Amino acid sequence: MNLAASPSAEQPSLPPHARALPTITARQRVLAVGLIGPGRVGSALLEQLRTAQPRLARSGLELKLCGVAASRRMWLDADDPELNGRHDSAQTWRPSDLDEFAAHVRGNDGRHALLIDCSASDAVASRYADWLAAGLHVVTPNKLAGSGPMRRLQAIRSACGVGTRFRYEATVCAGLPVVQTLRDLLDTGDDLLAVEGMFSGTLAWLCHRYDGSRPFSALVREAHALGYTEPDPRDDLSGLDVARKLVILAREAGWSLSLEEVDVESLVPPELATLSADAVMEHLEYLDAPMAARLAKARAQSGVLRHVASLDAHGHASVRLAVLPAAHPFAHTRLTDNIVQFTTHRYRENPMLVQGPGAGPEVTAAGVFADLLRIAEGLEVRA
Ligand SMILES: NC(=O)C1=CN([C@@H]2O[C@H](COP(=O)(O)OP(=O)(O)OC[C@H]3O[C@@H](n4cnc5c(N)ncnc54)[C@H](O)[C@@H]3O)[C@@H](O)[C@H]2O)C=CC1
Ligand SMILES: N[C@@H](CC=O)C(=O)O
Repeated sequence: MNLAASPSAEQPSLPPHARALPTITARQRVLAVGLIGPGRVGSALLEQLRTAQPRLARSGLELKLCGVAASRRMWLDADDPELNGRHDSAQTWRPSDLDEFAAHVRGNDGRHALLIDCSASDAVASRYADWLAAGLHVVTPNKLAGSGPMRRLQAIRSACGVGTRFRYEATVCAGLPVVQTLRDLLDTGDDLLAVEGMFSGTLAWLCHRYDGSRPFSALVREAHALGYTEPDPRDDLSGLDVARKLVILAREAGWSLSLEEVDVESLVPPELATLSADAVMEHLEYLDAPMAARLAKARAQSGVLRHVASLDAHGHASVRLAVLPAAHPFAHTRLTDNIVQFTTHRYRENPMLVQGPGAGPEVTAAGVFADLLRIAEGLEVRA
């Protein structure tokens, strides 16, 4: 199935001009793609791939979307093509089975194949090593492999030895070039000394918008609707999401940090912590009184609230809501802006900064897409 006519549960069908078939060149590289998790980021990515497909084909890369797997059902391009064609890509869904899905995307003709995991599922992350060993590249914004059990991450890294690649730029600050920047520093012989900054798009946006005129809970609901929060916003408010990003960066630098070692200040009140994921959005009001008190305290000090985190080579890692002076550089960030400040041997007097929007479906999907393109760049043409 050509991506220009690919299905998505959330996407309307495209106008005819957007579905024109690309010109296939003699030196075309073909990459079979399967997407897992067609949620906010996954749907934005499907749209970006679909839009880019004719342009990529002209430059020698044909992307073939072979399937989409959600938590309970999946679509494979082998399913009932006649029905799909007749209904303008209306898809036939079947119960989700990730083994069958991966085998289908991989095919048995020796083609290049890549799986994109846009879920937040630990069960999906647990499959990466097997998929990589079986010849599938893996790209993901899901932080659970990079920040989860070290043994699992090592298995993933080892499985890449067979020529497949695992890329995860969007796991840290969405579409900002953070992991690749750190990789480039290290690969060119620099030494990381410390990283600090603001790593949560959601908390950056909340701190920027929260002035007491609206309840904090209303802003959290808005951040969720805008696609900034994790599927469960407690992952943002508890500091866990930022702790995961610190662990990913630490491990990129070769430091053996685990989540349990990160000193995290949680903003989740006990009443909210014990609720089921489904009930959380209905009870966000528990946040309002404690956050109003935090804002009042910051104002009494003529400061601003900012969600900050840091990591150093001695294994000290922390995440907290701080009161910063209004003149502090982090106080001037806007909306979902993240800041990542790398202090390295070369950049020790004047640290390197990466700054910009750090959450949202569009920017995150673009980060995942860029990873896919990095992998595609290295593929040889196969007959
Ligand atoms: N939203 C953002 O700004 C950013 C998100 N991310 C990461 O991107 C991932 C996706 O985030 P969102 O799209 O916002 O979440 P979402 O909740 O909108 O989408 C997740 C999708 O995964 C599906 N899913 C869950 N378990 C599955 C399973 N076992 N098999 C197949 N599909 C499954 C869900 O049904 C849903 O469609 C998460 O890992 C998140 O941490 C990373 C950077 C930024
Ligand atoms: N929920 C996260 C999304 C990106 O990782 C955030 O707000 O930073």
